[in-house]
Amino acid sequence: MARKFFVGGNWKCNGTAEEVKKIVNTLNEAQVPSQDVVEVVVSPPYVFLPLTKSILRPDFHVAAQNCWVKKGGAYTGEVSAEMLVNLDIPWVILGHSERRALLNESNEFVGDKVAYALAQGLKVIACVGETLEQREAGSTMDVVAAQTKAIADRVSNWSNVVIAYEPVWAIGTGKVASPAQAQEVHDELRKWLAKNVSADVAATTRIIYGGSVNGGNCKELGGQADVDGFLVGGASLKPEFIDIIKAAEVKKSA
Ligand SMILES: O=C[C@H](O)COP(=O)(O)O
Repeated sequence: MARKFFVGGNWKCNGTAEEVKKIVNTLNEAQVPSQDVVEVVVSPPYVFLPLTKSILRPDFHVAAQNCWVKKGGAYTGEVSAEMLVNLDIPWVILGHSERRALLNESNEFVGDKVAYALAQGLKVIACVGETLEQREAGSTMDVVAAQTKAIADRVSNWSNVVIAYEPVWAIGTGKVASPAQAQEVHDELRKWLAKNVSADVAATTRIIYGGSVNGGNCKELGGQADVDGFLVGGASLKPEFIDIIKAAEVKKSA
């Protein structure tokens, strides 16, 4: 089964209601490849999820940027997976490096979150990636494997999981991984899945790249054999996000 190209837009902690409406209007008017070719998911801050969902074109979907690790209750400031399900929010991003670094989310905590969110019926974009220090120390694959293992240890059904490989040094820095660097890690990650999970999961799980993706570099990155799409930060707030969605066409001609 071919892996459908996936383009996620992570708006992070940005925007006002007016800006959200403007971005969504731009997306709604865009001519992009059909849903058979590309799956598009945008991820506004929690407070703008209902607004975004209510005005977004029906062929695009929404994701939360996080959710709580277990059933809701006395967890001030948290949003539970059940609440997202209740609002028909189909996707959630978990394990983003900003949360791992700034909020001390460990591999195990992220693995627990992924398992809990999947069990509630959410689809998960699970983020992994190394820091510059780790890359320079030659431990990229050890780091990525340990992050993925914490998920694999807790998850048996991978059909609702997309893995986002996001090297931390490339996030918001304008310093994009070269297509060869991205392909190398995606290929190794797929081999890791084949060895440690199953050949079927390795062949069918989408591994998308994130880190300074823009309208100019998306086609070459998307043309790599094991790059199945993108998780886009800064550029997802701009009209060039449409060009990034269109990069899905490179797979059709491949
Ligand atoms: O979730 C998205 C990534 O953090 C990438 O962000 P960026 O495209 O601004 O580098």
